[in-house]
Order: sequence, then structure tokens, then C-alpha cells
Amino acid sequence: MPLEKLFWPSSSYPALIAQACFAIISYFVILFIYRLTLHPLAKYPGPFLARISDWPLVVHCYRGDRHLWEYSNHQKFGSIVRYGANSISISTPSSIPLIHGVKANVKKGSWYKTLDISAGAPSIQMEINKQEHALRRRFLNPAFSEKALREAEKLIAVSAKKFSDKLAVGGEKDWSSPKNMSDWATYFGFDFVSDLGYGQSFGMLERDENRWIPNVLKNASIFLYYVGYLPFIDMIRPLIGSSVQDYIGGQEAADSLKYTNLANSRLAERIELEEKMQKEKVQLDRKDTFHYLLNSKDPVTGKMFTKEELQADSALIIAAGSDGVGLTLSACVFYLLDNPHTLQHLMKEIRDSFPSMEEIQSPKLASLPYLHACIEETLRMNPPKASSLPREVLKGGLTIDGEFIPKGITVGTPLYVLHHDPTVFPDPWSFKPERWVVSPSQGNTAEMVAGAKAACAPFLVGPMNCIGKNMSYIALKLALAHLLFSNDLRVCGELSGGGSDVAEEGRQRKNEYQMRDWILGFRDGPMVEIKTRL
Ligand code: HEM
Repeated sequence: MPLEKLFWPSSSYPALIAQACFAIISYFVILFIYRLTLHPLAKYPGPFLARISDWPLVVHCYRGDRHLWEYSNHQKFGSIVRYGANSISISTPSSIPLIHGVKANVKKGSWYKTLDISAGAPSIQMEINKQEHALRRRFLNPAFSEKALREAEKLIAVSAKKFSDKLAVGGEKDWSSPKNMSDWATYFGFDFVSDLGYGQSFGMLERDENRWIPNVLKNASIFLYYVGYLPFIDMIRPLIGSSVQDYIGGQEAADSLKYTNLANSRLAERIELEEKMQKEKVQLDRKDTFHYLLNSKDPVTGKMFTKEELQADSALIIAAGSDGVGLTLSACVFYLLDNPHTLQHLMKEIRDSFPSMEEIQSPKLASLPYLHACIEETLRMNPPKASSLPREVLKGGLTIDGEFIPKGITVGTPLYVLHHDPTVFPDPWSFKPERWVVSPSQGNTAEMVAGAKAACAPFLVGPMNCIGKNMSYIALKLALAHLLFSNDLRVCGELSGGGSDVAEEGRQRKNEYQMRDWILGFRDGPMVEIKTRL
């Protein structure tokens, strides 16, 4: 078609289609030129396609390798990388408090609007409004207070003992059959969180019945992770949670709905129990998380949780709680098996500290230095929330490392990148719990340990950090202490779960536990054999 006809009004269909195509192409060409030249982020380096569009980000979120992509970007381009049209990630320790601390002039990015939309209300993690978030946090705090955690420890110990006992089945006289640590750590994560959350465990350590849940959750998280970053998400979002979702999102979308329904039905049962108890004026002999949530009232406004908010928090707590602990537990066992001296050192510390399994408890358990160091080092190597969590800069902007970032830009901290910075963590791909213990004779000074702590933030920091941080340490310490107190452990065949020569770029390090980052972190292995010692 001659070019002048494109601009000349014509009512023929081919001309109208050609004009529409021309207008769309022109729009994108101008948009891309703007993003590369006049946009406030034009001066920052990054992969070319990522500087003009969010599609590369969507692809990496879908593939579960966003943390590896961020790592290779920061290797190529330095500490500030533009990873999307409107987004940068900053990999310096000083950026952590500036982006996430109490005074940070940011709110959560719009990606959070999509995550639990099917629940009908945002969960606490997805609440973008800072005042509303603070209110929700006040509601949740009692369930994670020191007093509540003291009670919780007794309950978690029950799951930890089951974790150790069930893994050891078959290992009473000789080495057990091979067990996939990833699966068993996942069952432990779900069992202790559901037990604490609803007062009723999923019972995955004992029975097959509910073992479908982690897979459904995995599919749900793949779907919601990448969908939240789609360039036209504002148009798509209203369809999420409706039956149309099944058609556009396939199995992953259907599983997302299935997971929401499961969390809702568990909550409905728990509400029914609470109402019955109130009617009969009976007290629960143990206070689970939803006991606190169902009875929370804001002292200032008198507001209580709505049903939709409870549904959203119910889905969140199961997912957030089980995933982080499950991943860290299986990763820690991987690193212990890969480093036999470390395993021996840790076993000795645990076995020398407790006369019997029944005595594995705080304050002694909390104070074991090498156990704590092994967990810190695992969280450094494999932070469960490995990639940048989006924060949107508010009016007035934000200055980080001397760079002024204006309102509306999305900023984030790439934890996996930061945790492998060799200037803070020498020999960053080696598992070295010693780096968390001050020992000047071994060349590890107090300053070095303080520097490592400032650059390692698996739970993030500030008002939106992980509320389950202290609970996670309790659960991880109980599970590892029970397992290693009662049993010996050995690798089945070649150690599985690490990288391999034939894997994709970034997944070749054999001594690094591999994970897929889909908001939740997925993994496989190691295969272990167990022999009961007692
Ligand atoms: C190793 C274990 C864990 C790690 C590394 C971890 C990490 C995190 C991180 C980085 C966040 C911030 C997410 C964001 O900004 O979007 C977060 C939020 C959250 N986590 Fe965890 N988590 C773990 C275990 C748990 C457990 C055991 C629970 C509860 C049973 C839990 C409940 C939550 C909740 C409710 C939030 C939202 C907090 C808020 O927005 O105020 N997490 N977690």
C-alpha cells in the first residue's frame, strides 16, 4: 500500500487495518525511544530488551530463574541494573535499609495487587496501603509475640519429632531406603504451619492424603508470579479469580483457585470451631494463629478482620510459612552432606548439648552457636525470596548510594546477588558456617561478621519484613536438632540437588543447592539414607 494512503482517510477494511497497525507500531517505536533516551532510568545499564519492556522479566519469572538472571545482570552491569522499563535493582548492602527500612519513602509495588486477588481482599503481605498494612501487622503481632512463640515451640517440637521419626522408618537396624529430603522437609513445613495456624495439622508426615497440596501451591505460585508482571496486567487482573482464569491460565491457574479454596475451607472450619467454643463458653487449651486473628480488634479504631482478609491471610500463612522453612531445611541438609566435617561438628554440638531428645528445647537450643551459624549460612546461600521484591518510590523520591530515584520508579534488593557478593562474603559459593562466628584467630573479626550480617537479609528488614522470622529459627532448629540427635545421615549414591555440568547457565555449580524461584522456592533432593542411633 502506498504510504500516503495510510494517512488519507479511507473506509476500506485493508486501509483501516493498515492504519491501525501503523498507529500501534508508531506508538511502540516512540515509547521505546522514550524509554531509552528521556525516561528517568535511561542512564542506568541493563539488558537491552529489559530497558524497553517488562517481557524479559515475565519470561524469567515464568522459568523460575529470575535470581540467576539478576545475578548475571549485576555481574555484567554493576550494582544498579535496570531490569524493566520502570524498574531497577540495587545490590549494595546500604540499599537494604534505604529501600526496606522504617523511613524508606516507598510502598509495595503494583505486582502485589495480583497475588491473592482471588481471596477477595489483600493478605497482609499484599496490602499496599502503608497505614492499612501497619494495622494488619498490629492484628497479627500477638500470634508471633515472644509469649505465643514459647507456646508454639512445644507444638512445633511435636512435628519435629515426627519429621525425624518418619524419615528414619526402615533405618532402625540398617540404613533406611533412600528418602527425598526436599519432600520430607516440605511435609514438615506444611504440618507445623497448619498445626500452629488452624490447630489441625495437614498430617503429611504421616499420611499421603494431603500430599497433593505442595504441588498445587507450586503451580499457583508459578502462575501468579509471572502474571503479576505482565505489561497489561491492569486489564487482565479483573479476570483472575473468576472462571475465565481456567481458560486463560491452564492447569496452573486452575491450581491457583484450588489452593485458594483449600485455604478458605480450612478457615471456615476453624471459624465454626471458634464460634462453637464461644457459644459453649469453652477456652481452647492451645492458642493457634487463628485464635489470635479471629479475636483481634484494633485498639484505636475497633476494627476487626473481615472474612475476606482472613481468607487471604490464611492462604498466605500456609504458603509463606511452609515454603521458607521447607526450602531452608532441605538446603541445609544438602550442604551438611556435601561438607562432612561441618556435619560432624554440628552433630557433636547437638549431641553434647542434650542428655535426651525430650530435652531439646529453648533456651539451650536457641543458643547453640554452630547450629545457628549453619542456618544463617544456608539462608545466605539460598534465600527463599531470592529476587528483588518490588517497592514503588513515593512523592519526594529516594536517594540511594548518591543516586536520586524519582517517584513512581520500582526499586528492589536482589537478595541472591547480594548474598554472593565476594567483597562481603569471601569465597561466596562455599558453605562456611564459620563466617558467622567471631574468631579473630581464624581471621574472622567482629567487623567481618557485622559486615556479613548487614549484607544478608533473607527475611528483609523494616515494617514489611517477615513476621515469621523468629518462628522460622525455632522450627528449623527443632527439626535439625531432632534429626541429628537421633540419627546418622548419609548421601544415597551421588549427592543430588546441586548443579550439574549439563544444566543451563548459572546452574552448573555442583556444590550449590538448586532452586526455582517462583515467589516460593522449589527444589528437589538431596536423596538421603538414615540410620537410627538410639
Ligand atoms: C526461612 C523461612 C522464611 C523466610 C526466609 C521468609 C522470608 C520472608 C520475606 C523476605 C518476606 C517479605 C516478603 C515481601 O516483602 O513481599 C516475608 C513476609 C512474610 N512472611 Fe516470611 N519467611 C519465612 C518463614 C515464614 C513463616 C514460618 C511464616 C509464618 C508462619 C511467615 C509469614 C510471613 C508473613 C505473614 C509475611 C508478610 C509480612 C508482612 O507483609 O507484614 N514467613 N517472609
